Amino acid sequence: MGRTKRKRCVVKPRNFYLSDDNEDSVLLNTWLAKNGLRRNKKLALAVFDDTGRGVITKKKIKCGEELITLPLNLTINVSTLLMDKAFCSIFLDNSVDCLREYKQGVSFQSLMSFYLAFLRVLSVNSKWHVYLESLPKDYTVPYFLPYETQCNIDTDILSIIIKQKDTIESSYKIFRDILKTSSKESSVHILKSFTLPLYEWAYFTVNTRCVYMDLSKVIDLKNIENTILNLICDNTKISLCPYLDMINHSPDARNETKLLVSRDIENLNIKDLNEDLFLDISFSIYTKNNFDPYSQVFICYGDSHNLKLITEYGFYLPDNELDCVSFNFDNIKSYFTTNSIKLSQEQANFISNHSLNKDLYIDNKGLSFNLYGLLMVVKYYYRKDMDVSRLIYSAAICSNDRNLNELIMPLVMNKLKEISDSINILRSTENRCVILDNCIALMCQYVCILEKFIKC
Ligand SMILES: C[S@@+](CC[C@H](N)C(=O)[O-])C[C@H]1O[C@@H](n2cnc3c(N)ncnc32)[C@H](O)[C@@H]1O
Repeated sequence: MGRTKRKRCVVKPRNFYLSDDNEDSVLLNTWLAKNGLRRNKKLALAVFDDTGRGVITKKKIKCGEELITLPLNLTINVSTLLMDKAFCSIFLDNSVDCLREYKQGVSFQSLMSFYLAFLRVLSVNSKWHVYLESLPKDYTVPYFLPYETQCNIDTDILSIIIKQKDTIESSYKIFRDILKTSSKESSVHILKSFTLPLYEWAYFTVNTRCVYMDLSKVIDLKNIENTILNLICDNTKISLCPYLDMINHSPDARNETKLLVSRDIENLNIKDLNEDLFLDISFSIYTKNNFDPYSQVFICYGDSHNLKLITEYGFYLPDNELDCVSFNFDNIKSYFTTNSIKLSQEQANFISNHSLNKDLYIDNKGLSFNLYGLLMVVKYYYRKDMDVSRLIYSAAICSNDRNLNELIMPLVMNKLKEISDSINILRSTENRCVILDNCIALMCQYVCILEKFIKC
């Protein structure tokens, strides 16, 4: 081509393919339209190289535009469970007084997960069948890593897995026990199909896809006598929203949700709930971003470091400024003991009274406020020329005190070595998978943070 003023057309390779025409999407979209979903016409489902399935816009979207509106009865929320007589009767028609025996015994997330598992067993006989079929079949959270691999992953990741296992296994046992004593004939069939893998799938479906929805103004959730809400120990402010839950996360996205009540519905008694009422209530999400044509539409799931994104959602974001390496107070204490640094009772009291035994970490900016404060107490508490409590809370706080950094350096170097050694072992693991790669990526991020701290 000769020299010409014509601009060369640079064709960017597409990093996605549209999936609205595939059979599953057609089924889902038809079902959603029939059930009253209103979505911005520019949106379509797509599969992206980097984030997997998500939502794309075919035309420019401007800040303030509505993305999706769902009538309340197209979402799975607390009222869905309460209105499902067959589900509630598992607990209420039971030889055991479940509401008392298991009072506040499970979280609402666990109850929702049991409900999803229950719906899954109903299969085509459930109103939600098409939606359930559109959900991922498995999840990429470290919970599902084989035991041998878990042994070598970072302790912070591991302790979250242990907590998840504990919650899942204890609530699974409760629901199985309830099914066993249920007087309903259909519970026998549900019990047979209610396996741990099914419950784990349901648990992580809820974990990765629920959005915050507060229905406390619409429904009276305080008067819960004789309802299954006696079983829960927390609040009910989560909900599954079809299609909205196809939107992936970006930390730069900003959005807002609104509950729109079109007639006088307020503080409904649980026993008066019915599906028709909810035709007059809808849940909308608006974006506060601009999106170019044929770009992915994102929402923000909340400010999250990679430890949370990996363990709760199953993905990793590079260059996440929120990442940090945490240090356990007991480990710091035993490190001091082995290095003959003894804390007096007075120092110990000061530390616990000022909560300097929590939130101890190093991030890209250096020591966390509390770790800095803790080290100040250890190093300067008895110095006559220093007022530690004033120093900690004064504006002149300087987290780059070399003396303080030195105090903790061997512990940091030890942690760096531990993580680096584990990375080497994990890298040589035969069965590499996305989950393991995410864990390794996070551990490498930890190495970078600690190396930066050591060099400073
Ligand atoms: C609410 S769903 C979003 C839709 C989901 N991608 C799907 O196929 O159904 C949340 C899940 O999407 C994936 N995800 C969300 N944001 C992501 C991102 N920025 N990068 C990679 N995966 C992401 C994760 O698997 C997460 O658990």
